[in-house]
Amino acid sequence: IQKLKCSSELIRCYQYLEQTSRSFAAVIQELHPELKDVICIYYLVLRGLDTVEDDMTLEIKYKKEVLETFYEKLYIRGWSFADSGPNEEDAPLLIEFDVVITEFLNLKKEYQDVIAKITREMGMGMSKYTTKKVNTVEDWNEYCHYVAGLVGIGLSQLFVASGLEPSGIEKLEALSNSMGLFLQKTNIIRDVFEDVIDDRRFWPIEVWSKHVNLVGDLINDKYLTQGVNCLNELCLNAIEHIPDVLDYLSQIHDRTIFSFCAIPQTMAIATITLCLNNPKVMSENVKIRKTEAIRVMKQKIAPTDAVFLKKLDILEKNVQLKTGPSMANSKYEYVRGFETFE
Ligand SMILES: CC(C)(C)CN1C(=O)[C@@H](CC(=O)N[C@@H](CC(=O)O)C(=O)O)O[C@H](c2cccc3ccccc23)c2cc(Cl)ccc21
Repeated sequence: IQKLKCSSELIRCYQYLEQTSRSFAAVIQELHPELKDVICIYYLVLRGLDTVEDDMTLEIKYKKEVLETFYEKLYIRGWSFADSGPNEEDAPLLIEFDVVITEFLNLKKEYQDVIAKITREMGMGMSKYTTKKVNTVEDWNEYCHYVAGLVGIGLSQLFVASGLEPSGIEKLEALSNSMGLFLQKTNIIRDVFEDVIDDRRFWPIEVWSKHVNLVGDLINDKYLTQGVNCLNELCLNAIEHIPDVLDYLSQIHDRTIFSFCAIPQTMAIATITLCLNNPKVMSENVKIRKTEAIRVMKQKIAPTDAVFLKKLDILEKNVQLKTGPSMANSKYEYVRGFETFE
């Protein structure tokens, strides 16, 4: 059996991964052994940065400094951050961030360089938008580039660095960026009700101010028609990224990387389909079912090339199996299922 090099810190990292997003944690754990730990650490670093960005209790000047220098902390053994507000969901991750740093410094230097570079650029962008509003659609694209597009650009570089994907993929920065923009725009559109209640502003002002006078009117049922018209305008903007998403996915060779990339995109396609022209979005947080998501991908997108459709068939079986009663068997089935991939 391959000697399991699993330090206590690495086990702790996977525990945090499970806590932060259970379903996505399962997808990360199915990744090829060469990438699994790299992406786990990458995800936790980004989660740490996101926790600082989301924290409205931090004094602005201090918050900007933490965001802009976060990438340097990756090289300071023992560093952690205990200034998060009490309600910050992932504050414990930052309190134990020294564990993430220990494992980050165990990664190959090439992986460390990619993660540190993305973290630096993302921190700069988040700092900029701490004191700048999302006014135009261009601002919306720039903000989403910083918080999600960069994640995709980093992932493509990590896939190539692992040797599992040919070196073409990291040259497709625009496609990698679109992968992130589609996920982030879909989340922002779906979460509008919660965000307006929490006094968070992610819908571009230039767009909603064509439909209502005050952002609060978006979730006021008196202006439901205007709200839904604004919703549709943003949904169509997000949907414009789907051809790039399909183009990127069609160029992935490794079956575990395909699954890692395709599952969140499939959920997002089902989510945007559910949001389009749906008044419920203006009064609650609408949610999709996983298997429904993959059916949507197969039917609505109906990709021409048979290989892609076959990939989706295997994906559908695996997602169904994963939600089956006993994880153990479905896990085995999951691996077997991919044997027929070639
Ligand atoms: C903001 C975001 C979209 C980048 C967050 N993001 C994702 O949304 C996760 C999915 C996720 O976390 N889903 C949650 C639900 C949710 O939180 O909405 C779940 O529980 O299923 O996927 C993305 C992600 C996965 C695969 C390829 C990507 C390419 C470009 C950009 C992001 C890509 C992600 C990959 C990494 Cl490494 C880090 C973060 C993310």
